[in-house]
Amino acid sequence: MQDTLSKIVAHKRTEIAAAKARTPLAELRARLADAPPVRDFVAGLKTKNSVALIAEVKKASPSAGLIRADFDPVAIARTYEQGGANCLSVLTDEHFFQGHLDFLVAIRREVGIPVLRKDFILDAYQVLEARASGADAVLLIAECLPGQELADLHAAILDHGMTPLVELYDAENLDRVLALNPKLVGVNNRDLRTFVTDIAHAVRLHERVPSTIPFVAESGIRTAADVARLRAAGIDAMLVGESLMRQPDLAKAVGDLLSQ
Ligand SMILES: O=C(O)c1ccccc1NCC(=O)[C@H](O)[C@H](O)COP(=O)(O)O
Repeated sequence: MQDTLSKIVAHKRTEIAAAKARTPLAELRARLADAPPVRDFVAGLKTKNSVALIAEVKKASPSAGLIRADFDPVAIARTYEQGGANCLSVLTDEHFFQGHLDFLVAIRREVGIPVLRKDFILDAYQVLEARASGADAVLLIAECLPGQELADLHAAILDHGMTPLVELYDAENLDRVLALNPKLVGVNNRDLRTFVTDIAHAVRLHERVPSTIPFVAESGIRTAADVARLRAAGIDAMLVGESLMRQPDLAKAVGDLLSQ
């Protein structure tokens, strides 16, 4: 049976072809002039919180289904910022996460902190889309980008002045991620093929990443005790979506996580 990540990637390729037909490259390039200037995502992580927080705007997911029915992306983003989040992650995938590029555009306009485009990036066209929509950083998932594809997209993101957050799950991808001389590395605690999350996964791989590279633990982070565990391991930042989005009082939920 085809795993979920492969299904997402296959579907994404059809979406990219449709987007290219709808908005030709030249038109997209012209929109770059109207994009807001890039904010420094890595600098955004270097502030007050012991483990910096990248708070994710996430309506639904393949593993959880609908997470938050009462979903106003801009209001959520503002609350995250007011609560003390360092940076934001905005899911722009429509089919599997009920996200939208328009959410990124609107959120970036309304907040003062850097914003990551969280999607399945397979093509330089999407990097351009991200910048034209105001993104300051773009996620790259090593498991989706074999061979030279990872390095090419990494270079494209840097060329547009944005920060690539290079994510991996499989330990065997670590060497090729480190070979990029990355500005920011993330380890996903969720096996994107089975959906099982385990915080120990990021803690283990963090030991193999040079301390000069800011490190993000992603997924499955729910409690202050989880944050304490990341802090004890010396992990710089965490990316948290579902556990925040499930809370009725988002501001309190952010405060509780950051109280560690
Ligand atoms: O979240 C999923 O179900 C998922 C399934 C398949 C591919 C990716 C998926 N999630 C993307 C993420 O990495 C998370 O949105 C992010 O790290 C936040 O995780 P969480 O705090 O567990 O929502």
